[in-house]
Amino acid sequence: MWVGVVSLFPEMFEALTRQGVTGRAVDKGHIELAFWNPRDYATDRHRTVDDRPYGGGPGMLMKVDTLRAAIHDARSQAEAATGQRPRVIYLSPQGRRLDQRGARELASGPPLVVVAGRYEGIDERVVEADIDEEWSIGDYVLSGGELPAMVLIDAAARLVPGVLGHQDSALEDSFNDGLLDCPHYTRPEDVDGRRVPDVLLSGHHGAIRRWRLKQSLGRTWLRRPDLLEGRTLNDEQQALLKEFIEEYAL
Ligand SMILES: NC(=O)c1ccc(NCc2ccccc2N2CCOCC2)nc1
Repeated sequence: MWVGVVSLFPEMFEALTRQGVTGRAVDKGHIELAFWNPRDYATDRHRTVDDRPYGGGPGMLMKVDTLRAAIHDARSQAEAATGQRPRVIYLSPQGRRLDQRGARELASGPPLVVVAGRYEGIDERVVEADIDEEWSIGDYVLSGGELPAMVLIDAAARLVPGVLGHQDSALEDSFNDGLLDCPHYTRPEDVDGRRVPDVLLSGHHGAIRRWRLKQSLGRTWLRRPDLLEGRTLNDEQQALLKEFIEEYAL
């Protein structure tokens, strides 16, 4: 997956490029990350990258010419590197809500150019002319678009085949797709008197799979019943959820 990042603070993205799953994926070439900093396009002595808002009001906006130049070069490089036109994405509270389905879409689509806003945001004409899609990671306001950009990139990158060594392609709908995860346990068997569920020690893989599915269904029913709305459960899932609810009601 090819991702171009337009940001005034590219060093923030070292959290992705130098650590963990995404860091290894970059090293192995599963993910390519390239950066364009609007400040590199500033021609004045002070290397200005912000500008005053028409109509007054507090704060500044990102300067139009330096931002557009950076987006333009990132877009050109995306096409040169992949032969495909990129999706240019802007992270903002006004955007489409990112969820796992959206992450899958982004992971399996064309290259991305991700634009991280700073100051109070960017000129609406840049949104209209240069941005293809606005996305939001949630209904809250952050001081810049870099953290949301990293969240979006991480969520998509981990779904790229080969990035997560242990799973088959996470892009396929595994059983917990759309359900909350089941509880997990590791050594020791006893933590302050709390034991590991016997089924997980039994070695019965079929029973273990059913237990985990039952826990995922039950947790989803308890904590996020909205995720079960409009979802048809197969016979096994219906039976397991029924069992969970009956035990829960006791
Ligand atoms: N929910 C999200 O995905 C999200 C994304 C970005 C973001 N902030 C950068 C930003 C980007 C665009 C417009 C305004 C702003 N802000 C700049 C700082 O002032 C507030 C407005 N915050 C939350």
